Amino acid sequence: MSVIEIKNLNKDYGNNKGIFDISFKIEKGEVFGFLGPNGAGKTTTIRHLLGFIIPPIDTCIIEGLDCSKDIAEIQKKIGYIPGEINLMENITGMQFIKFMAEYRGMKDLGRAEEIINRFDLNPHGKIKKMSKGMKQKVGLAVAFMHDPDVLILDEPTSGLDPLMQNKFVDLINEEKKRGKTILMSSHMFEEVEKTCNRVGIIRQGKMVSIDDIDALQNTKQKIYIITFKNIEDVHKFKNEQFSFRKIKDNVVEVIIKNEINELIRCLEKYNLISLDIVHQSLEEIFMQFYGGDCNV
Ligand SMILES: Nc1ncnc2c1ncn2[C@@H]1O[C@H](COP(=O)(O)OP(=O)(O)OP(=O)(O)O)[C@@H](O)[C@H]1O
Repeated sequence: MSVIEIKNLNKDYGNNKGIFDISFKIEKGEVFGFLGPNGAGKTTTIRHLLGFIIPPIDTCIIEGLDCSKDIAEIQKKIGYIPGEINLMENITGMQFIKFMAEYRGMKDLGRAEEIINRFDLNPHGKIKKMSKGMKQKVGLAVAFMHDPDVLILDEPTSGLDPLMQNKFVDLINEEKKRGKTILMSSHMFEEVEKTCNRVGIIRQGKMVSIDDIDALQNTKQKIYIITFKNIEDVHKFKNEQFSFRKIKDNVVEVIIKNEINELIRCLEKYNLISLDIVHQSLEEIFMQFYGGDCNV
């Protein structure tokens, strides 16, 4: 049985807004990245899993619990970071952490302290005076403090600086090794690339793809930047059967998907100044996927 399962989930807000027929499963020990441009439907999907929006019976299941009925149990059990952290403003970070520990019936705050130290948080200030990043760290402590088997993280690194983002990547990879199951929405390609086994892409409320991260890596194209010695060669080379990304003066960018042999053989005929390679990032692959018209 999958740890998290969503079956044909819909939430229609009207005007083509909402989520439509969303289905995916996450297996034990898997880190599943949930990606999509702003307004695609990530948070709406996630909120159904936590029972903040009540799904129809039997459409959202976490560890055998039904997200339409077993809401209190799910909220206690799961480690959750909401997309917009809204903490009680008039208490300190530590008071909030203790409040959540009590709600979960926890006595030992060791794990919360570990997260606090790890992310260099001073939890003793009032939440209303904390920066976005500090509030996010309180959210991390609350999500991880009861050592949950399932974590649902809606943009967990939003507001964190690059050093803290790296610490977060390390934490997720440790939890993955310990067999935890994690659903994580993100706009950060690098953290997805470094942590996730699979990536689901949602666009305009519809799931457009679910792929292994390795498979996505393999679809990477390589761009070769060729600098020709003279412009006549460029004019001649333009007629060769390659895909060109850009041609400017004596510099030509060629897109190669598979073998480079054909390009090398062809280039023997020309006078070159240099040949450089640019590796496509996962981000570029996604932009290609989104059609380049979305702000991811
Ligand atoms: N309560 C609501 N009433 C009406 N429309 C809503 C409501 N909540 C969300 N929407 C709309 O549903 C769509 C999906 O929103 P959602 O917050 O799930 O997107 P998201 O993928 O999490 O975006 P982001 O990356 O910006 O956080 C958006 O068009 C949003 O405006």
